[in-house]
Amino acid sequence: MTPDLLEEGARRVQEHQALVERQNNTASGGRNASTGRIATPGEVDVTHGRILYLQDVSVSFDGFKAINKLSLDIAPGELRCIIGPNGAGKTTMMDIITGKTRPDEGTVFFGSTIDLLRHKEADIAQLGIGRKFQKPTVFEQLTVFENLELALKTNKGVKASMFFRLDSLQSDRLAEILVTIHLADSVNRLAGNLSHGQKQWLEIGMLLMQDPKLLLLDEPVAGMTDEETARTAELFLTLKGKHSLMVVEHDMSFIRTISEIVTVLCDGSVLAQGTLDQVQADERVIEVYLGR
Ligand SMILES: Nc1ncnc2c1ncn2[C@@H]1O[C@H](COP(=O)(O)OP(=O)(O)OP(=O)(O)O)[C@@H](O)[C@H]1O
Repeated sequence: MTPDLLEEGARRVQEHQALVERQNNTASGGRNASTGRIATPGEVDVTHGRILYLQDVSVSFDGFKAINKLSLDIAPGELRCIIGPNGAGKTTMMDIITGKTRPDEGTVFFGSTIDLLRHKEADIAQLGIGRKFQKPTVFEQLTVFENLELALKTNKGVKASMFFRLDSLQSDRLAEILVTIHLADSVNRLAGNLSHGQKQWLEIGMLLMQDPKLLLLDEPVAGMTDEETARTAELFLTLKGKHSLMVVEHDMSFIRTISEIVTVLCDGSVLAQGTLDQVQADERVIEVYLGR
């Protein structure tokens, strides 16, 4: 696909996004639009109104309980922020959801039918859970376009990858994602020449190419400039509704911009949950942040 075509695609996508935004501003908000629908095979069943469900999950490392009877659930399309002091268990929780760490006990479901504890890490990514680690891991020698294209080739065999060509749906999708991640003007730039924030957006774009239902994002604005942080907030607000997001962050002003419900983890379980104002006024939360 040529840059001209991409620009044309990007323009169409901008018009489409404006339309979707207008539709989402209706009384129902469109946020839980998938709730109540019957899932078809291959789709995540969210008819019970939950895309992620953890109950009484525990894991110990050498006798130390990093996660302790953790129960938490997330609605489809929700943007959930997770905060907590160092060592609270935030990364370990994400490791459990993505199959990197197996809990000693508890239940972890994706939708109401997929038992994540029965799946391997690679299968879980295929099922539609994308994870972004703190450090950007883009291919610096490739262009923005090539990085996004490559995201579609992953898990294809060598021969299939060599002959891989984007079809028109995938091209439209790539153009749409370029606009979403604020990189429509940088299609042909080498990823290595992007700023730190742009690399983070590109990596999020690579995850989006696989159309994940749930995105887990670990400290996405660490090291970003204020402007990049503000644009990342915009990006997450755009993704909310179309995807479910779990964002672990220490930057409270960023959390204030994007959050609805905030979950506070401490000592491997949920200490408090509510709006940012509610949890910040909670004595137990003040104690774990200031009292240590
Ligand atoms: N593989 C492991 N072996 C031993 N201990 C571990 C292991 N992984 C995590 N821990 C311990 O479990 C606890 C929770 O760690 P975790 O990294 O999940 O916390 P966190 O909330 O992500 O912290 P931070 O905000 O600093 O990233 C910590 O005390 C950590 O040292």
